[in-house]
Amino acid sequence: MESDEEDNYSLGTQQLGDGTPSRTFSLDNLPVEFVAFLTKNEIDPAIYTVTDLPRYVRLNPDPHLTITPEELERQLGTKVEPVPGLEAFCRLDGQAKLRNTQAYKDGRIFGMDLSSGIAVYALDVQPGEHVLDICCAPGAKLCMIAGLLTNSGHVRSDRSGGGNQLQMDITGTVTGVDISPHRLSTCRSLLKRHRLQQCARLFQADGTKFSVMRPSAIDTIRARIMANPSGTKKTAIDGQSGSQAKRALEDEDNDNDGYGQGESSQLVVDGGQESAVRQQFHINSLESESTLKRHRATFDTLKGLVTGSTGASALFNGTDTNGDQERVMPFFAPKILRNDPQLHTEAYKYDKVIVDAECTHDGSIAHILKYEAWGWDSFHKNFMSQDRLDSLSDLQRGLLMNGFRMTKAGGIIVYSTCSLSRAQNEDIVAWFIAGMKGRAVLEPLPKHALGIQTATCKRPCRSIVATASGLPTATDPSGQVQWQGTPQQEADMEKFQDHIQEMCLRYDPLASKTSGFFLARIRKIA
Ligand SMILES: C[S@@+](CC[C@H](N)C(=O)[O-])C[C@H]1O[C@@H](n2cnc3c(N)ncnc32)[C@H](O)[C@@H]1O
Repeated sequence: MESDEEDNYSLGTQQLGDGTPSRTFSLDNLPVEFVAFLTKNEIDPAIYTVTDLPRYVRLNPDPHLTITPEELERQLGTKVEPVPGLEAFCRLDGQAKLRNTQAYKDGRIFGMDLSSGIAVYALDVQPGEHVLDICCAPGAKLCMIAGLLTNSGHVRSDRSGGGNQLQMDITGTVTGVDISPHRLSTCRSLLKRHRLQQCARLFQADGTKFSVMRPSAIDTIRARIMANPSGTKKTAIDGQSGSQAKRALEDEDNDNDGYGQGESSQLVVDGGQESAVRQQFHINSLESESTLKRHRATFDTLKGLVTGSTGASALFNGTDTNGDQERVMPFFAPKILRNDPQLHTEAYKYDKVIVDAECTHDGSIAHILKYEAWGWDSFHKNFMSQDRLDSLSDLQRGLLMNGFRMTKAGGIIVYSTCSLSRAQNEDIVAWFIAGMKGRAVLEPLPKHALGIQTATCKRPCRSIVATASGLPTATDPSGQVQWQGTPQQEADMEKFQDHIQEMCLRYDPLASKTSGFFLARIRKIA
């Protein structure tokens, strides 16, 4: 089976069957345990029988890498329809093969399901914003975010200059976090393949605890270099010279740490000025004492540029933190982001956060086909036991809570999964909104996705909402939490459940002609 960018990792290089599988199953082939899982989670097994599921591609927004639907249709030899209202996406025949087309090889198209694209649109990413992507790998959404972040939609290759220079057109950044190094490697390759690496950094970390704020030095460095590209005069920014900012970016000539392979070492800031800044940051564990000292000095300079002083102590979530706290080494970062001082203050929380949580993947036919082809053992091991499902819900709650913590007041958090199980979706969101008591509210999606038919939502579990709201609950003899409120509380609960149902979105293969997907868009109030 040919896989999309977002399925790349999970399907690996192995082919399913002879490479032209049916994309659906006979329900008779599903193991009874899996059918029981679907029944318990109110997932309709009929979603796996869909026969006319299209596939989708996202068109590259880079003005140098555009392609018309007509040309793509010619290359694919199959019908290509732009999705109304979401024209960056085109719908293709489910069996269309992307990999051999020139458009795919040139990076003009990305294989990505429409539902995943809608999750990114729900963030409403604007140039200049700083986005955190928790559970980012293998990186389909991260690459789309990186593309949306820059003025031109892309950090683009300057073909007209004849060379291989990258024009740095960055006005915002995306920070990706994932626990899996293998998956992060795929993510790094995708970023590089699509030349999006200049505005993205990746961390290998537990998303429930990750606490590196958005890059704090980039705006200052950029403003300083723009104000005084030759680096000779004092600038009006804070009386320090532009060359200090440039020096803060200068380092030894060799970039041999593996971070920057394939990158041009010469970056042009803001199109063609004489400010070719050699951004030669690098750190690795084998560095000499003197290199480490130099990094320390660089770090202090950058911190000074941003805070106006060194060693500033700052407030984070009401706690006094030490401005000198340890920096976390990125798994990957371009040179301009690599030595960011990682200031730990409220001011550097993220504008937007997506939590595309680990889940049972039951909405994704590609994933379920994988189990069908490779055996259901791993599905049983990972997802069938109640303990495992409970710990998955704990993980999802932890990821969402941390995403909230890392978002600035007024910012947006998108919570999504590719499961259709209520326990991993509406229950998590209802628990979160009830527990936040007004500090977070659900928001409708921006207009982008209005044309796509959604699937029916399931009502959240009442006892979960009651528990999060602090309402009295009791345990029945089987150990299940039960809740029975006063008539007024019952009425309020009904209203709350309706609200969750109305605001959370589900896509499924039958209703939406997309992969199964859940998403909620949350606004942080305070
Ligand atoms: C649904 S996939 C994410 C897909 C990705 N957002 C994309 O668009 O390509 C879930 C990811 O969560 C990661 N993950 C699982 N537990 C995690 C944790 N505690 N912290 C961070 N990432 C985690 C997995 O490694 C996996 O890559």
